[in-house]
Amino acid sequence: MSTPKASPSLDRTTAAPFVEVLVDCPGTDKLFTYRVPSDLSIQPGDILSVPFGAQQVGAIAIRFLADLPPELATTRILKVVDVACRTLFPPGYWQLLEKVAAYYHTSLMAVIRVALPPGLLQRSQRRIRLNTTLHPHDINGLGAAAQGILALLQQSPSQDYTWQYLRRQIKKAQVGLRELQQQGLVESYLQTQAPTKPRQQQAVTLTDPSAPDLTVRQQEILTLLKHEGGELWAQDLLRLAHTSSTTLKKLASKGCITLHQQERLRLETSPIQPDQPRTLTPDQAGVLAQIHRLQDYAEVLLHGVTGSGKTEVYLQAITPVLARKQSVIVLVPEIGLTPQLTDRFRSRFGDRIRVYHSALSDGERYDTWRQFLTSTPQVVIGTRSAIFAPIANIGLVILDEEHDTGYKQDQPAPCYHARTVARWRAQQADCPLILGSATPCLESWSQTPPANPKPSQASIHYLRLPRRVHARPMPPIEIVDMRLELADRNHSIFSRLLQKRLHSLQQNRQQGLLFMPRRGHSTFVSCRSCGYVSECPHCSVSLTYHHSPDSRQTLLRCHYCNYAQPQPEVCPVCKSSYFRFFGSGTQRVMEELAKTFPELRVIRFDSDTTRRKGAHRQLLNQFARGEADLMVGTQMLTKGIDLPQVQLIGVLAADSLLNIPDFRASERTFQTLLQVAGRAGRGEHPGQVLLQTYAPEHPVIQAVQKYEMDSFLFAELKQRQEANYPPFHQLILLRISGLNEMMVEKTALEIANYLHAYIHTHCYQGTILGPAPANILRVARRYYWHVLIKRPQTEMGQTELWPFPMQGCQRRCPQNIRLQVDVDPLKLL
Ligand SMILES: Nc1ncnc2c1ncn2[C@@H]1O[C@H](COP(=O)(O)OP(=O)(O)OP(=O)(O)O)[C@@H](O)[C@H]1O
Ligand SMILES: [Zn+2]
Ligand SMILES: [Zn+2]
Repeated sequence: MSTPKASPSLDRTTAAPFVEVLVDCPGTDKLFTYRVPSDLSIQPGDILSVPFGAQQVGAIAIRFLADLPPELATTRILKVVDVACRTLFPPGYWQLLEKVAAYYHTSLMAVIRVALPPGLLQRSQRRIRLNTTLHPHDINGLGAAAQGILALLQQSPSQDYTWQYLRRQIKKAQVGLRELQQQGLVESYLQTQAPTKPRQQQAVTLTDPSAPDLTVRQQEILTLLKHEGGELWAQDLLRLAHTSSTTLKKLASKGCITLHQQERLRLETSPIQPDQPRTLTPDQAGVLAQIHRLQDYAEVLLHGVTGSGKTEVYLQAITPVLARKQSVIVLVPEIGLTPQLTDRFRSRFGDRIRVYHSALSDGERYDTWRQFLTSTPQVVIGTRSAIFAPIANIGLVILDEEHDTGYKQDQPAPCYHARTVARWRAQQADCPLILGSATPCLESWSQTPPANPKPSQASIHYLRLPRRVHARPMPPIEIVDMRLELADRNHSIFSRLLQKRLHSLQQNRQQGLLFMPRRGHSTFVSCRSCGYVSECPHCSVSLTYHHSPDSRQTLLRCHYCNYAQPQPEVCPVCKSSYFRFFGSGTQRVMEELAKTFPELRVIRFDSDTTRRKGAHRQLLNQFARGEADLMVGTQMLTKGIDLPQVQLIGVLAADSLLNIPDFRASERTFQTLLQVAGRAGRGEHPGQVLLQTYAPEHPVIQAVQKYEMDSFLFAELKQRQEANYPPFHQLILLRISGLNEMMVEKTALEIANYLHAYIHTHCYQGTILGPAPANILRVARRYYWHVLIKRPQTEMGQTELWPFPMQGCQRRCPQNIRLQVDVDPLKLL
């Protein structure tokens, strides 16, 4: 199953006369074209020095042009001055970005914007250093400029200067440098330097612990400092030694320590207890042995039930990779998940962990990037864009919770799926890719031997952890028929059984989770007399009910564009006073809980309460410390929470998941319910799950209750085949949008007609669906129409797919209409 190793293709070295570069200034969103001097060889990813305005700036070589495009034909094209650095990005990195752009039918620039933090080069400094110790004969025959540069470099203690400095000191420095580089005497490189405002902090270094006439107290402080390795942040030393800065200054004046400002990298850190590898269960050991046996590129689906110890398998799979001095990328779907998981990784691997996700500040992101570019073996943990981390020498890629839709970017372009990119990255690095999940998605599972009539055709190894660690039972799932509750005049959102369980929760000193499928999913405001529903005037979605604690007023808010209005007292149509919010969001649940169970201590865990930085961690910690009995939340609750004391899980309305208009609704519901159920009974006590629904006979609910994984997946796969859905057909969604409704509709129709004709003329198999207005027709004043393409693929990605005519579609788009292509879309609404 191995593929040839992707080599840094030397044939890509330019002989072409022009190169397109990315000039790394804020706000530049296009590539600039330069002429390549004949004596300079350039490869994609090289950092170039180019003239830009009055300056010389750093730029990344992206691709080569044999001819100038017509619009540039009459402009004067400037020359690349030099190659500043050849090794900033790992080999093959730019081919990867180009592959993403090609597969997802988007511009390379859009891909670069996801992959690179802005201003990377701007904050980097070009430096020149001496390569070797010089022999006098080296200098013979060199020009004056070259000799001048050499002389300066030799004087410098580090034999190294910034290029800017050398240029100021030496006339015609450029000529001299070129000469020296050709002789291999000096080297140009890029130093990613401290950001403009580095975070400086006072540090203390032990210099002389044995100075005379020290007090006992002073000696204690020095001893402590010595024990800590001789260097500490001043604030840490003050805290540890219970001392004052006056004392430290006194010690400094005696020459025992030095106090100095030092940059503190803005990496996410928290105090962590180191931990040791656990003794594996036989299941884990078996799986790990098979992973260790893999060499080269191979794909593995690690299908382990919730609580089966997948994370420990990842950790122990990583250890030998780091020992081989290779790096690892670990992807997780959401930041909400990362605190606990990253803590576990940090405990094991310490400062070799780099956390990278979109919630980092620009400074943190940049600092993490600087670390990527060093050659130390490291473990990058991050959300989907971390798959683009430019680390070299990757030995393993892991996607945890591979079924999670958070791996797909819907907006803006590129609409990439991190699993797809991870596959390419692993192929390129020729290393294994591990996909882990308790509820694998059909796309992955369908490629494993169990799903294939001919196992020889399966392209993904299948490893299973069928049991929880310590043989803990899976929590039993009870179904509560909410129709019976209503018939018995229980109008509460809590069934009687759930009420009973909630009552005993606190008495038994246990904790529980209440799961509401989605924030604001059914919190719309409607009139019980006439059925009127409040809608957003811009977005054609219902407004949701929000009660802000600091104002008396109740607001109705649009989840798409944030439009808000006060809630009317009576129905605007029939003036009835039965005009209320309907259904339950987390907020409504909180209110009901406060009314019915005033003694229960409750934490709300959803996108409203976790918006602030660090809030995820804080709320989870609070809950873990037992400062609440119950946590109420949305999808976030289903993910990765590993707390032994969680005993009760309540699912309030399984139905709103089942009824999402999407062909994957069953699969999604199945995954979500099993994931949330999996949070229970992870400790000594077996858990219990209560699932409230108005459709207890639904096959998905039935399968969930019995934990019937394989039969559910087979049935689902069969339906997909019959209806020509993925993984048998590939979908491409075209989103056509604009401000003028008529124009959008007309364009969508033209594109659909064109595509019909296109597949007909070429006799291609497949279907063109639509055009149809998007489910939510209007978002922030733009109208959306969709065209959906289905084209057959027998084994995922193995059949030759017919080419999607991007340009033909684009040509049918007037200027003010936007066409967005979503390949393998997950959201079809
Ligand atoms: N070999 C082991 N011995 C003892 N405890 C273990 C072992 N492996 C894992 N555990 C513990 O079991 C619990 C569940 O493990 P883990 O979180 O890795 O499961 P998981 O398969 O990732 O579950 P989920 O898919 O639900 O997130 C954790 O608390 C973990 O520390
Ligand atoms: Zn009404
Ligand atoms: Zn709106």
